[in-house]
Amino acid sequence: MCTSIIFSPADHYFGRNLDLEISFGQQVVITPRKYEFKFKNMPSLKNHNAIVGIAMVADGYPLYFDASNEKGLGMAGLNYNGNAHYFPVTDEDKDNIASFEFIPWILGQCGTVAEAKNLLSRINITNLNFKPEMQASPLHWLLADKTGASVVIESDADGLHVYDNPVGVLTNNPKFPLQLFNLNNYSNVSSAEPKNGFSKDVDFNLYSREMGSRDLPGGADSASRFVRATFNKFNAPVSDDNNKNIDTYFHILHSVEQQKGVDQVGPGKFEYTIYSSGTNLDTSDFYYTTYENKRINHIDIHKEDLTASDLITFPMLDQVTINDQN
Ligand SMILES: C[C@H](CCC(=O)NCCS(=O)(=O)O)[C@H]1CC[C@H]2[C@@H]3[C@H](O)C[C@@H]4C[C@H](O)CC[C@]4(C)[C@H]3C[C@H](O)[C@]12C
Repeated sequence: MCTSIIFSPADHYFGRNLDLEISFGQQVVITPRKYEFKFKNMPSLKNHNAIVGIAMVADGYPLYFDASNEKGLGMAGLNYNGNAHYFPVTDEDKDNIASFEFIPWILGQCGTVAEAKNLLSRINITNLNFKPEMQASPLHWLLADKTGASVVIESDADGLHVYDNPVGVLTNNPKFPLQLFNLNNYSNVSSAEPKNGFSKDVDFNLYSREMGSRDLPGGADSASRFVRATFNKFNAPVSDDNNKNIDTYFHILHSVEQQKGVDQVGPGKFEYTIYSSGTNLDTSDFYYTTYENKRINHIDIHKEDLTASDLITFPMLDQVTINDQN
């Protein structure tokens, strides 16, 4: 399972947890402005916004899982199994974009969610594979910008849906409107100690602190993570200090992370949180943690030549790090 959020305490932080049982050899990839993005059915982008995020590079092409651009727009693809429906290439007046081209197409050209909505109104997400041995993944996407706005994009059997996202969170199935509706079941959850609304004739013993959040769902299933990430995000402390805010951002994502061994997906196979990524959309600073390395790693894209034409890659630092104090 996966979770993506935008957290806006002062600056705006966007990214995701990537939860799966296998790795794809992903790395941090900066696509500079003059890398030529080729598309199966659209003219290539020869000069575009610089992009940073997590991708698998295949045949020299950055297959982004999640990314953001230098203008402060971020986008993440999350599994949407059984619901995602991609279409054949149409001759109509549409932009035919394969699902694996979607992130470069939007982030390469747009700076805001509002600008992206224009492109989205013309898009047909096609069912083409990157290559025969790499089938298209069934995804839906969270798109967010540095105003704090976000939308969810779902390509269903009945066409493309672009939903405004009032909570800035996305997980996996079911469809986004149902995830949002399900929040109605949790209006009683509170960061405060509960008041007795049950009956004045019953004495309640608040035997534990934290009784207000007792009804938060604790599972790793996507409906539970949606509620928990949303609650934790809206009740998180805010600061003027970027380091404190990025630390809080990772606390929110780590509150819905998956430990190895807990969620079995096949014989001897368990899903776990492989990495958590985050970009400060106001500065384009990129951060990540991995399952093994909980230290926050930082990449400053402005130290790189963003006018270049070759991809710039960084291996993910995934060794357990312990600070020896004596
Ligand atoms: C599996 C990843 C999503 C994580 C997630 O939502 N997990 C929940 C799993 S589940 O619901 O519980 O089954 C997705 C996110 C981005 C995907 C990758 C990107 O779309 C880029 C390419 C696209 C190619 O078509 C397939 C390989 C691939 C490299 C994809 C592999 C895989 O499907 C990724 C890595």
